[in-house]
Formats: sequence, structure tokens, C-alpha cells
Amino acid sequence: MSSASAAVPAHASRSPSLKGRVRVPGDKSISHRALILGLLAVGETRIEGLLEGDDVLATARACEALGAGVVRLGEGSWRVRGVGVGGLASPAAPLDFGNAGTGSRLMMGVVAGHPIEATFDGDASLRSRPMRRILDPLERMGATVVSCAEGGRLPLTLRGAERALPVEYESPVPSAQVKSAVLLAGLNAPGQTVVLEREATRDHTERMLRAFGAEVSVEPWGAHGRRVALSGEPELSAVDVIVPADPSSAAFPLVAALVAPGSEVTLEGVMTNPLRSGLLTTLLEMGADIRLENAREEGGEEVADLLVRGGRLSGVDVPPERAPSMIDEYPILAVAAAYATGETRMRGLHELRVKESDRLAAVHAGLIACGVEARIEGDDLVVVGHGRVPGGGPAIATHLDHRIAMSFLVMGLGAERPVAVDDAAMIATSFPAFGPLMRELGAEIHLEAGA
Ligand SMILES: O=C(O)C1=C[C@@H](OP(=O)(O)O)[C@@H](O)[C@H](O)C1
Ligand SMILES: C=C(OP(=O)(O)O)C(=O)O
Repeated sequence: MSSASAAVPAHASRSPSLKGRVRVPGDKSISHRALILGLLAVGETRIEGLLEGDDVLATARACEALGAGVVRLGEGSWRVRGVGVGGLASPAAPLDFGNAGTGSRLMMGVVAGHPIEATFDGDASLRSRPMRRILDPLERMGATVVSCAEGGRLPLTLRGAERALPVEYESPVPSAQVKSAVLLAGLNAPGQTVVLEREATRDHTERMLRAFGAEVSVEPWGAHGRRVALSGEPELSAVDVIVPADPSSAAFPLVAALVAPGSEVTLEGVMTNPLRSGLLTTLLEMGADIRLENAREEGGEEVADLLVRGGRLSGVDVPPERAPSMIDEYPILAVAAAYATGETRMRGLHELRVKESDRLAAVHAGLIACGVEARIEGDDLVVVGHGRVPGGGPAIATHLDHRIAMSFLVMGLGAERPVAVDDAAMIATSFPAFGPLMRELGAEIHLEAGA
């Protein structure tokens, strides 16, 4: 459905020390959720610091199509006039989610809980991603898949339940998107909807549902998991949401400062929610000089300023149970590992195969193209760092994946020869100001067409 936009080739070359103080844009997960809960609440939700990336803008359009009044007042400042749980209308046209897994999957949960019908579509990357993990629990709650592409993929038409049923659902995959879709469907079901997760995943939906007035209980479950229970049919009331800076975007200037010698960079107000902080834990284990300053709370989330200084890194073993707290950060961790000394083994990365691209394969291929020693062993990625990266290979294939593009551009900042990527256009999905922000710090990153 989304027409393929023209590719934007880009390259990065060895840069002087990075210096400065910057704030990366608002968190993508929280931005999607703020709009969606704004749609489901009664009254006007005021959002400050919304990420204005393509993924989130697609969710804003979908909220409008389902009945919300959505207005942009200024940079990051948005208002959503909601229709309330139960008040949604069938959209007149298919909902185009572009590249966004989170937006499409969470909205499937919303639609599943209402007696309405909607068609979901997206770009070639989103059309290739598995949706059965979402559809299985939603069908149990009473939704019907009217039509879909092979294997339950997009384009897909979903008819929501006439009367949604509460479920107790144990997700076979560690996924905040699955958990969130079930909870959002459960909003319009009587009684308790329960999600059991063997490994705790990001908890923004639970936190925000509470802030909007829903009753949500969270208890430990198993060795690393949680039991999340929502009381259905709450009246959600509009609140003000302040979106903290996205740790998954901060990861790029953070690792850039670590690999460009002599760098000193401060990243302001980065969210430090423990369920999003696996990269920070891992980099500290590798010996990175990162200080958390001015720790505080913003909009119901912990945040801190991160002061990062370049220096030596050592290889480490990253345990599989850490994966949910850094699932989107493995591509950029692989870059840090390439500049480290010794072997880094990242364990249990099966979920990386079903992101915007097969990130395990894409990262491995990119590392090899940059002259870095790396191998895949089962679900593990092993990177053997020698403290230097040759670079200079063919353009890295990014497969419509923003994080692959940004990771390999950061790779180029310390490499002996420039690193090129075939297409940086998708960076606009999560971090539209990546190029200008990195250049402000002194990074030699150049995107064609002035992006
Ligand atoms: O819930 C969310 O906001 C997200 C959950 C994760 O996906 P999974 O739920 O598929 O692990 C993550 O990769 C994605 O970028 C955002
Ligand atoms: C996996 C990601 O996002 P989504 O699933 O929303 O496409 C990501 O941003 O890295």
C-alpha cells in the first residue's frame, strides 16, 4: 500500500571527537500509546514531546480515521479529543501503517475489542512481518480475520468482536506488542483480561493505562516474568502526557561518542526505565565511561542526562534474558562490539529475525562488509573486536530498516575508510533529525538529498 519512496544513499566517515549536548526526540513506544489512549479516553489528551516520525504519524492518522480529533499545535505538541472505550467508528478507508509494527499491532488490539471492521496495510517490510502472534489471542477474544495475505500477514481486514471476551493469555513470544494488543482489546471486555509473560517486556502500556484511570495489577510470575491483569470497561479520562527522550534513539549518539576517540557528549533527559536499559547495562559492563546525571522523573518515567566519554571497550557475554530490555539495540551494540577488544557474544536473538528486516542476518552481513570478524551460531551473534574497523566495503543493504541504516552510519564514524548505506530514507520512521543532530555533534554523516 505505502508506495516505495526513493532510496536515499548515505555515508559516514572518520570524524573528529564528538562534542556537545543534545536531546533526542520523544520515545516511539510512548508516542504511539499516548495517541491510542487519547483516542480511547473521554476528553482532550494533551501530549508534549511527541515523536513526529513517520511511524507515529501513521498512528495519528489511524486515530483520526477511527473517530478521534487529532490536532498538532506546534513541534511535538499535540491534542487528541477521544471518543471513549466503546465509541469507535469503522474507518472509511484502509489504515496505512507504513513501516510501523507497533502502531499496526496495537491498533489491531483496539479494533478487535470493538464491533467495527478495519483493513490494515503497510510497506513491503510491514507486509512481511508475522501477525499471527497478535491475531491468535484477538480471535480468542472474539475478533474475526475477514481476509489476510498468506500466513496471516498484511494487507489484513479485521472484524472486531460484537461483545469482546476477557482472556487469560500466555504469550509464546516475549513481546510488548502482543501484551499491549491483548490489554487494549480487553478494555472493552467485561471482567479481567490477563496477560502472562515469561520474560518481562516494556511496561509503557500498563503505566499509561493506569495514568488514564484503568485498574491494572502487575505481579511477578515465574523466574523473570509478570502477570498483568486489567479490569475491563473502565472509563478512561484524558490526561497530559509528557514523552521522555527515546533511549533507543539515544543509543546512536551514545555509541558514536564511545567509538570516536576523545568524544564528550551529553544526552539530555533520556528515559531510564529498567525494561529499556539493557544496552546501558551492557555498555557499562564493556567498560564504557557513561555517567547518569540529574536522575529525575518526567511524565511518570525515570529519566537522566547521560554523559558519555569515548574510550576503550572490552567484549562481553550478553545473556538471553536481557534481550527484551534491549531488543532494538542489538544492531548498535554490534557496532560497539566491533570497536571493542575481544569477543562479544549476544545470546538468544531469535526475535531479531522478525523486525523491520531479519536484523540478525542484516547486521552480520554489514559487519562482514565492513571487514569485521563476526559469525552467527544458532540464535547468537558473535563479534570479534580488534579495536579498529577497516570499513570501505560495498554499501550496506538496509532492507527498509531504520536501525540498520543508523547503526552502520555510526560504524563509519571511527572506521579507517568510509562506510556507505544503500538507503537512509527509513530513518525518518523513528529519528527524523538523526542527520542534523549527529552533524551538530561533529559527525561526518552525509545523506543524499539533504535529509
Ligand atoms: O511495544 C513496543 O512499543 C515495542 C515492542 C518491541 O517489539 P516486540 O513486541 O515485537 O518485541 C520493539 O521491538 C518495538 O520497537 C516497540
Ligand atoms: C522494531 C521496531 O519497531 P516496530 O516493531 O514498531 O516496527 C523498532 O523500532 O526497532
